[in-house]
Amino acid sequence: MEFPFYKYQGTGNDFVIIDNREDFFPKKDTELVAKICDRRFGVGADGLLLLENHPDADFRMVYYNSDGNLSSMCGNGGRCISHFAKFLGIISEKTTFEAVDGMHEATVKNDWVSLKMNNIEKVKVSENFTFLNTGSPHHVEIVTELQDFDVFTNGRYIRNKTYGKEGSNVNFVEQNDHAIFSVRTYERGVEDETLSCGTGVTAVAIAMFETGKTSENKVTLKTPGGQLQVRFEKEGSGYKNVFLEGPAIQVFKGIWK
Ligand SMILES: N[C@H](CCC[C@H](N)C(=O)O)C(=O)O
Repeated sequence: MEFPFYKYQGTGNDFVIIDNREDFFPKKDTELVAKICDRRFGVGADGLLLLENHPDADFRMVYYNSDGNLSSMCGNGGRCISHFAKFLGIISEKTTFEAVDGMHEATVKNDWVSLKMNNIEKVKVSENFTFLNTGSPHHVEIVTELQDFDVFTNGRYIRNKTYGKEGSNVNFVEQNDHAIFSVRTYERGVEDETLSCGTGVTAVAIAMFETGKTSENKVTLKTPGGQLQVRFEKEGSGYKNVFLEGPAIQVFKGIWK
């Protein structure tokens, strides 16, 4: 089955995006998704996104991790698919689309996308880590010497030992300044470190505010793949008006044979 695809990256978190408005893609074919995402035998990506028609919203976003399984929300993917929707001419600058965790608004200005994340209800603060769900589950832990930290071994251990079968994404953080943090993420469903994780840096920003590491509600997150910004408003015990902002780049168009 031959079809066109687009390769995107959002601060190094990379995706294959397919215009599936004709609903041709075999959505239950886990093996095909994993093969497309394979970095040797396929295009190579952290995940695959389908842009589909939606009766009310501008489009529907379907997201698969690179293991081929349907996933929870992908923040960087949400930013890239919004850019793709504008490229296709479905939207101009603003959009409302539906993803697995509900409706999202986004604003696309050239290669810069601001994505509204869902409200965050529960932030669980433990002695040496914080756990919260920003559309995907995230463990947030402060470490020293982040640059030399073994993210893969420690991330994989925490993902399995602490969070069982369901697992969690695991973010390791170092504070650089009052409202600037460096982040490295072990991503569930990729089962490796990714160059950035959108729902992950969103979780880090909220966790750093919740635990008093910053009093700013606009936070810069430096990841190996580039810089992202997260802003938010505290509301009772949770957070609202949470925005994930940063670059979304279309790298190339290809044909899958
Ligand atoms: N792998 C994540 C979903 C994608 C998260 C990440 N790519 C993002 O930008 O939020 C999970 O299974 O929870």
